[in-house]
Amino acid sequence: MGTDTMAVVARLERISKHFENHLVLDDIALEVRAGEVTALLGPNGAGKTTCVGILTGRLAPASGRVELFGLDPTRPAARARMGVMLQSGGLPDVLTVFELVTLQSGYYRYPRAVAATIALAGLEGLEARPAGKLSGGQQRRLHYALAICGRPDLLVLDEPTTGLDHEARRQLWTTVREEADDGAAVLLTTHYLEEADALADRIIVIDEGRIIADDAPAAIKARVAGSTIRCRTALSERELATLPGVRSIDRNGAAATLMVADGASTARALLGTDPTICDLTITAASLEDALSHLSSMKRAA
Ligand SMILES: Nc1ncnc2c1ncn2[C@@H]1O[C@H](COP(=O)(O)OP(=O)(O)OP(=O)(O)O)[C@@H](O)[C@H]1O
Repeated sequence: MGTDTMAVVARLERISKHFENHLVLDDIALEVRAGEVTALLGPNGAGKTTCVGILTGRLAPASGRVELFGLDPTRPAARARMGVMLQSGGLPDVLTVFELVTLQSGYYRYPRAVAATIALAGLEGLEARPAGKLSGGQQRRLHYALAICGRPDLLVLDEPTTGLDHEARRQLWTTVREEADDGAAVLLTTHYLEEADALADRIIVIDEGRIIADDAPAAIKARVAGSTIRCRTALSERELATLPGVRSIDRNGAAATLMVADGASTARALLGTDPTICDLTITAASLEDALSHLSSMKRAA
């Protein structure tokens, strides 16, 4: 299905939000579409959880418009179609995994079978364990189970894989992908570039309350296709900036990281200009490099 024909299930338009005098979201617009995994990617404090809070009706924006299934997100008819996994959320310690999933499933019109939910969340064998006696990673999986048990049309996952080991993280990616392939809209927040790259159809990069990119993972990488040069050099930032093909410079003492168009030609110029240069490496730009480049372009603008 092409992007244009995919149904928009949630939308933020021109959203701003302050906490006290601090502007946390500045004119945010985004859409979440059925059948797609959308990753909201950004560093600590960027505004990801605040976005999710506004989209799910838990927080009110200072200005702008929010739509969830065409309705105000505080309307029960809209909320009933959504499953949410927050970063933290208390679980009653004494109820078991089976009891909690059964209870939560009862709130939905068309829930999955409890055993199916438990299997999808990787909680088989733990059905009789009280929530208070689960490990941190198992509690995250229980939160995931509670988010998906109602077969939601929109699944919102706030940093779902934090605290999960490698294997559990990969398992969760697989089931999240299946939810989207079955037609659900998925919005997840993450710090992990690897997660956004592996899982998302679309990555929205948020930094200091502003969206600095919104595109397919490959397109984000292509915008800054090129190489990263790392080295220790005596050249000043100004001297480095005059080398051919340099797009951005990150300097930390003698260590320098350069985003460049063509690694080999810049490296030749670098070697010719600074005979004391050492520890020089050239690598293809990673998504992480791409994002730090996008952030620095935004700050320079
Ligand atoms: N209730 C609140 N009162 C005051 N400031 C808040 C409140 N909630 C969040 N903030 C501030 O808003 C900013 C954005 O927070 P938010 O939780 O949305 O970031 P985030 O991108 O989800 O970060 P993280 O990756 O660390 O979870 C931060 O500076 C945070 O300190």
